[in-house]
Amino acid sequence: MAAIEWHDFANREALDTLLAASVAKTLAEAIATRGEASLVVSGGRTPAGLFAHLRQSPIDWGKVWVTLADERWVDAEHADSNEALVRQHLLLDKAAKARFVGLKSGGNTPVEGLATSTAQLAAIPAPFDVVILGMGDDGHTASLFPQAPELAAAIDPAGMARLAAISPITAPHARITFTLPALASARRLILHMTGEAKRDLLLRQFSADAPETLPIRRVIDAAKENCHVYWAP
Ligand SMILES: O=C1O[C@H](COP(=O)(O)O)[C@@H](O)[C@H](O)[C@H]1O
Repeated sequence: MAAIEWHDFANREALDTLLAASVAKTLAEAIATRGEASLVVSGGRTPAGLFAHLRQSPIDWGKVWVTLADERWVDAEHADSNEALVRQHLLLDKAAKARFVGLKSGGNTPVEGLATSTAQLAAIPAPFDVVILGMGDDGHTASLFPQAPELAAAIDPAGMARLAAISPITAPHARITFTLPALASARRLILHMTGEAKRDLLLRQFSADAPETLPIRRVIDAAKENCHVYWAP
């Protein structure tokens, strides 16, 4: 079973600076080895500062594929769109040359769009070189939400699907998300999180008296390589 490697920082600026450098190094190594690289990023509130550093990294962004760990089923212009976040904060400066593939496709619901979204990802090299996950206060990661009716299938380590449609009970918007097998097979799996509440929630997941096993722990347990947790208060 994969383990956690912790990287603690005094503040978020230090975290974002060092994490961006580490991700850029891994992407450059992947390009040198395989001619191209794949990067999966998360949405939400946490990654904007990281993206501001990462987009300045002097790597060959034209050889980097970028996609999302998950997406809310809203238009790309919507304030809650993870694609909008990536376009506004990552795909600029040096990273403007990256090849981005979003998860939202046609169809009124993620269920309707699932086949098209899966097909549009076909060009991206897998297993992914770098997957950067976030974690919600409820232990969800990507859009693998506790209590969602589709969760069990989406976190099945033997599942064959790369993407799943999710109807969260505890958060707005229908979602599309990479499944546990697609995320956990990453060559470098990173959990980027801030704040003491999230740190304590994650640590409790690995204590003997954890009340339930949350999606984030399921992904870490299934990871092919150790999961690198990058954390700051
Ligand atoms: O809904 C989502 O939440 C998680 C965590 O977001 P944060 O705002 O607590 O950083 C995020 O990783 C995921 O991509 C997003 O869709």
